[in-house]
Amino acid sequence: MIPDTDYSTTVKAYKIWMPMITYCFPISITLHRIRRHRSIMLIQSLKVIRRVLSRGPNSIQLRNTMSTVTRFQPCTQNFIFRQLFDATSSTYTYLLGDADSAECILIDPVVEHAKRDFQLTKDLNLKLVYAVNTHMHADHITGTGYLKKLSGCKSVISRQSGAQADVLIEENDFITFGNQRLKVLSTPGHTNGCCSYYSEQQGIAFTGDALLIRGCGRTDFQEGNSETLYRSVHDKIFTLPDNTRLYPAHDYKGLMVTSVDEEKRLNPRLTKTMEEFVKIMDNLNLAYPAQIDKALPANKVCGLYDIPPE
Ligand SMILES: N[C@@H](CCC(=O)N[C@@H](CSS)C(=O)NCC(=O)O)C(=O)O
Repeated sequence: MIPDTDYSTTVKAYKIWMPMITYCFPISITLHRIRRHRSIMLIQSLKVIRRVLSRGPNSIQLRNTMSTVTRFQPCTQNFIFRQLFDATSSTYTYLLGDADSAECILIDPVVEHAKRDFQLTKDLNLKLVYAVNTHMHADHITGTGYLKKLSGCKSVISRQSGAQADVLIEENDFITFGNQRLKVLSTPGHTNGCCSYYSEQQGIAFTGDALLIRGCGRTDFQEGNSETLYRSVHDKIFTLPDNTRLYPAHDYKGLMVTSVDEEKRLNPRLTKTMEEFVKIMDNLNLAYPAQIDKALPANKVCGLYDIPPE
């Protein structure tokens, strides 16, 4: 005989427990997960704070500036490079060589240091093939003529400079020595014939007086034109890769090298609009270079002028 079971208590229990199981249990699991997630987040935040504090007071600033640090493109092993200086006119001369062929060139040599520079080429077992000018300088006599006599090298300057030389170069020409080559970029404005020289292979450019470190060449004589200079720098130099090393013809504060990125961000003249730049250049009020009267006639013949007798 089947016992007469009372199901009413079972139904009651079912009515009470089912909603608890269906709704409350998942809610409690979710709450538990949220609490766990919160504690993980808290632990991670504490770890970050501890890391920042352990680096000292400048750590947050250091982290923020990391993205703007320029990494220069490294030079190849067969590239020889020396930066030389004339303290009288604050002029930089550059020796660039090719280790494979032993050929080298000098950029913007100064007559008083022609012997020093020639001796350096010999010390490094290099053969000087070209003495190159970025433009017709007004503040010193080029060493080009003297070096030509000492070494038999060829003198080089742009055709637009109006100076005489063995090789007259123009925009997009290449100056080649061994396995190295420099592309000629016409960058007028300081003078009509100003050129910059760019080695894509080495990530390096020589800007003459077009672009100086945090400055630029003056535009108040020798066919100077501020608008032309502004366009030259923006169109020809600031369009090179940001990590290109830039070497100027002068520095008056002891700085030696800069980069496209640095000058695009920090040059106090060339970060301005063209109108502002023109105003700045109109108000430089610089004294005329001390040697201008003897430098210009001498440089018109690339320094083949008054050369000391051997
Ligand atoms: N005091 C120097 C000449 C300084 C000078 O005028 N430098 C020129 C480049 S050489 S022509 C220049 O462009 N300077 C720009 C600047 O902002 O300083 C001397 O007597 O030689």
